[in-house]
Amino acid sequence: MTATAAAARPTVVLTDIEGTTSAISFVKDTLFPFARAALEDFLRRRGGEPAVAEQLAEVRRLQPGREVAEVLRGWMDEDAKVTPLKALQGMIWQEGYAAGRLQAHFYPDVVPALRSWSRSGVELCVYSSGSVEAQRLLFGHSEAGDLTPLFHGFFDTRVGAKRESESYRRIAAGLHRPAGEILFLSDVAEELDAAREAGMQCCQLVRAEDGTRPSGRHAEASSFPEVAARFGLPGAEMRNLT
Ligand SMILES: CSCCC(=O)C(=O)COP(=O)(O)O
Ligand SMILES: [Mg+2]
Repeated sequence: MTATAAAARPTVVLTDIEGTTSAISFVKDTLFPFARAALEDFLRRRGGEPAVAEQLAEVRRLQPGREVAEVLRGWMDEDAKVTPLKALQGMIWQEGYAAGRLQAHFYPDVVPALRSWSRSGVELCVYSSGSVEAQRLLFGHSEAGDLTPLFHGFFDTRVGAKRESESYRRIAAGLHRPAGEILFLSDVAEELDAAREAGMQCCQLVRAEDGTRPSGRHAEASSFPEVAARFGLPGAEMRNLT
């Protein structure tokens, strides 16, 4: 029997948001309803701005002959990860953060671990269905302040869908790193399957608060310090503090 070589310590951590850094309930019960409630007023006020009009044109291209707001509401109902919807939601959230009506949620173990990984030279990146602009807003509005300087890269559905391995190959190529040096963190097994197919190391976040079911197909952790312990990253000692 040949021994399997142990995976090298990751040089990049690529993290999902919903169910991984932040509660699913924050996204589903705060962010999504905020965007839904503000949609029509937002379209009336800002629909003529070039950046908004560009996304509305993309909605019409994908769903010709239908009323734009109706299409967007339908996608919201399905939680469809469609790029123009995600871009428009991000623009609506921007107003909410700017008005102090939104503040991002992070699990308490996340920020100390991100700081510790960043300090030790690990490159931090995000891959979420939320637009890059929405990701920057979220990490820019934590209770601990602006976390965006900790991050090296942000990726959204413009690199492809999260359940397709090609998306992870594009991310690795964009970072100029072998996929095997990248650790992808997500609560969704199908996303982890795709990342593993592309050669990334993977860990499923199984957060009790989110009711995540362990898939049994990937390494598992219930917090970021537990991820640290499994993958040789700093911050494992914080397991006892959170
Ligand atoms: C930038 S936070 C909003 C996340 C979002 O819009 C979403 O659809 C959740 O996507 P994820 O890929 O983080 O599960
Ligand atoms: Mg997720």
